[in-house]
Amino acid sequence: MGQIILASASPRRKELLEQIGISFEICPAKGEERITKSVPHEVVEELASQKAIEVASMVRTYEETHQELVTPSDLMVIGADTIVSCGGQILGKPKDERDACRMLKLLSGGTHQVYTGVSIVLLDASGKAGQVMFHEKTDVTMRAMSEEEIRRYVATGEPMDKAGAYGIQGKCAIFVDKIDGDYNNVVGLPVAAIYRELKKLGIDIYLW
Ligand SMILES: Cc1cn([C@H]2C[C@H](O)[C@@H](COP(=O)(O)OP(=O)(O)OP(=O)(O)O)O2)c(=O)[nH]c1=O
Repeated sequence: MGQIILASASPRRKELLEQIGISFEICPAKGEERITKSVPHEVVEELASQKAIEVASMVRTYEETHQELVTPSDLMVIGADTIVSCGGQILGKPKDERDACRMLKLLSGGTHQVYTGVSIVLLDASGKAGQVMFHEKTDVTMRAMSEEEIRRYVATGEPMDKAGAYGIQGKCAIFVDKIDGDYNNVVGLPVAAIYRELKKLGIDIYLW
């Protein structure tokens, strides 16, 4: 495989890709995300796809306009998006602390679904393009949280950059009763599913 690019500013996604030992660069997508879908798994695939396509075309444009510096290479761009779905509501990142409290109240004492969509754009040096999209779903059951617990948790700041206003990998772990599915999917990148899908395409991205 040529160059692998993670189209993400998420430190969690970077850590998970590093954890599995592949070599990659980071180039976050900057564009405004546009949601046209309403079903959770379609929303995450759509947003992941927008991120991967934006970065893939940015890199190609750069290569084309700097031909004296870089030769076009085989390229794989990975984009991802995570949302929480609870009782028919889709929860992204909270707008503010009040919104975070609202989300956590909704999640308290019940089971919700975490969806991460992944889009992988493949471009070869001759300009041929392809794309795969898939998603992974994990059920997460939260213990009942009191208003005081929610208030104190939100005050830590941890929820503010996370879908559903919590980080399973952080302090919120004390409120998680059980999960059914891939833990890494909740953290933001289902690396096992990525491996599975690339294997289907006959692509080996591992260095070890
Ligand atoms: C539910 C949950 C989400 N999250 C995070 C994963 C994602 O980073 C974030 C959801 O926001 P996203 O919009 O999916 O991603 P992002 O803005 O952080 O990064 P980028 O678009 O550049 O790739 O929530 C956790 O870290 N822990 C959790 O338990």
